[in-house]
Amino acid sequence: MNEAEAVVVGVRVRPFQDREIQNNASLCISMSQKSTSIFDSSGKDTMFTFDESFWSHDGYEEDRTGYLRPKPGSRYADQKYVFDTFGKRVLDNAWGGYHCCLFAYGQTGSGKSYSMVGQGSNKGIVPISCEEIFRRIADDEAASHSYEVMVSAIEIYNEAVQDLLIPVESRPRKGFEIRESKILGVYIDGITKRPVDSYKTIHNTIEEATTHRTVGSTLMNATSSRAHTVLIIEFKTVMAGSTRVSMINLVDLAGSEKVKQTGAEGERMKEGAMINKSLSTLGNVIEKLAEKSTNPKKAVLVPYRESKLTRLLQNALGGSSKTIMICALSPASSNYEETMSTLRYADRAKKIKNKAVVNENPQEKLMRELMEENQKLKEMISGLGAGRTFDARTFEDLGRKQREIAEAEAALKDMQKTFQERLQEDRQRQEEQGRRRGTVVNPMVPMIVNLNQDPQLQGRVKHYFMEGKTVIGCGRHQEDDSDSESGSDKSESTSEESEEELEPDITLLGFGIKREHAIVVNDGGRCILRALNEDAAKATCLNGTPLDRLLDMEPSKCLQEQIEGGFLLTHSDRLIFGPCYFVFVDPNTGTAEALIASGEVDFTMAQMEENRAKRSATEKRLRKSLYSPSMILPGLEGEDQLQEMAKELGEARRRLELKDQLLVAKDQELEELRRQLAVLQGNPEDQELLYGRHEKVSMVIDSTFEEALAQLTALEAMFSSRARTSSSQAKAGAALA
Ligand SMILES: Nc1ncnc2c1ncn2[C@@H]1O[C@H](COP(=O)(O)OP(=O)(O)OP(=O)(O)O)[C@@H](O)[C@H]1O
Repeated sequence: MNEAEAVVVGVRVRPFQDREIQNNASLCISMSQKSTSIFDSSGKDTMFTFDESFWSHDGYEEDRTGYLRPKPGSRYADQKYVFDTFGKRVLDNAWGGYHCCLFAYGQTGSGKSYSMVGQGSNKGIVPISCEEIFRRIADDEAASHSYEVMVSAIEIYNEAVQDLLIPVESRPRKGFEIRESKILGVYIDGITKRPVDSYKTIHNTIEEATTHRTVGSTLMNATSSRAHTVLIIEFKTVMAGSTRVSMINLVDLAGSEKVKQTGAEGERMKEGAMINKSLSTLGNVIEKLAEKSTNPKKAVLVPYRESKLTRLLQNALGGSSKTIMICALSPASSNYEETMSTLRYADRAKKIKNKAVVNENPQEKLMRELMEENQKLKEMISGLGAGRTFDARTFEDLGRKQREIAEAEAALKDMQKTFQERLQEDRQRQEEQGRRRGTVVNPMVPMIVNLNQDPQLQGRVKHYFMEGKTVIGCGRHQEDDSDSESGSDKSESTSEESEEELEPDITLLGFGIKREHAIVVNDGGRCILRALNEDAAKATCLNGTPLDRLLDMEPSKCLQEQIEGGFLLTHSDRLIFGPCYFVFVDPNTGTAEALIASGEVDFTMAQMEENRAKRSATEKRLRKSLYSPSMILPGLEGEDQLQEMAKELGEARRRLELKDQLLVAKDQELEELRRQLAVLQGNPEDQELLYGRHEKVSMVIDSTFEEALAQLTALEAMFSSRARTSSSQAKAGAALA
């Protein structure tokens, strides 16, 4: 039996962010070799010792490519150093046939994703590891070994596990099931495993996962920091006469939400609670495992089952995996509490001990276990035949065993596929997908590019408009949202062919998106957008204004060029379909990347534009009725009545004008917040705060507007009732006369 080995724990402190510098933030962390100290406001320090303390706070300079390297003689831990210290260790373990896991833990904005994924030329552990895997494989080609690599990518959001390698529209609503069987251990049922044979294919697979994550987050209206993401690399070494398999789990945990600080409510609060549930269960699991390792004789119950995350990482945390944890720290004393809690977390984690084992010949092992289990099953059944009495529990066991055997048989069948067969299947899948979606990666084709609240996810999804027609809609998905309620026609389409017909070229999901929602006709590079029905026209906005309203406008007043019931799209036009925000890119005018980088168009701006347009339509109607002479109702008679009415009208106008002034001021405030948000790109924590303020200002605008609306509607009702009374009085008077 192998010796128990402690979880390897490192902490890394990031530089101050611009806003922290502006606020004269003070540093509360110091590091000396492997120890890290944290200082409270009175200057009292608490010291911790870890396997590594990475100082990435200062002492760096930017090279020509934007890479942050240490200044000569400085102790700055750059991305390469962190990879060489921790990332390499993961790969060495995988090469040795051990399961391994690397976690990034820390509060929102502390630098987890920077260490795991990186930014620009400062690549993180995930991309460097992927490059390194294929570099090592190439170096080893002469040897008698061969290697097979498969990748899965998952996300855990609101306690649902989603497969990031399938399109969002194919996701099961409640996510994928995590199952546990005696033979197969803990696994996610039905998750995609993509064979990859080069850095390029693994890179493309990760990009695809990020794109799906983006689409998903748009629908959930969430930023990337609210989900846990796990990249699972199954790494197999095939040697003469034996094979070794290692599962590498690279985990970027969600940041713990500071609910009070961001003022999260409703869904966001639930979301925060869910993340905190996963993280706090992770904390409890770490605590219990540390207790168990310190006192092996004590019976300790580890609550793995209390969250999806801990269930999934059960093996990595308390099993046979070699595990590394990197805890990201904010240097600012304003984050003292959170940083202290991260350090305590890290301190507890280093007490956990695992017994890693080499995973040799998994196929043979599975076959052996299957035979054993089959034998047990036979014995149970023959016991049944021999007339022995069985209680309900035994029947339950029998059923479970049969299920487990069936699952293991399916897994064995899957294992028996050769790697070449898998690659071939995957190529076919890609070709098929390309055909169905008409996906092209041609920079000269007009396209729409997604806008997202999270700058990391902005500009990631591109939909192209090929020459001819492109239909946009939700197809046969999400029918409960709209179409099905009003008598779905989907039930009639049973044949594969008719389902195929229903598939739009661009599938968008979300409230308000119709099965066949809109069409874009590309006629020699000129793209014309048209809604396909009335409801879709209401739920589609061009530069903030719904298409139904644009259609009703007099052509001279409409800023959009109308062509046969459709609208000509021009570079940087904002398009909103239900909850999905995009910007149109005309390749003859500019590229998507340049447009997004210019900051000229972003999610907040598109959202503000939409809100403003919504308001202005109603405002116009009310203003017209309030200020028009027809408001001095014809049936009114007598000096007194007229004077009273004029007074009431005057007051109503004044109230409206005050509200109007407030709205203008708040709009300016919003514009300023948007400008600040654009400057703060890549600074999630500050953005969270600003978004919070942004939401509040938007709420004030909405409620002010609602109030004005209510006042005016009441006034209108009062006038018309008075008009009715005075005209009936007039009629009665005339009759009497
Ligand atoms: N070691 C580092 N060197 C330079 N900049 C860093 C470093 N670590 C983090 N940063 C910067 O700090 C900011 C926050 O980092 P990052 O996005 O990785 O945080 P996070 O913990 O992943 O946040 P979230 O939980 O919201 O996803 C980013 O702008 C990043 O560029």
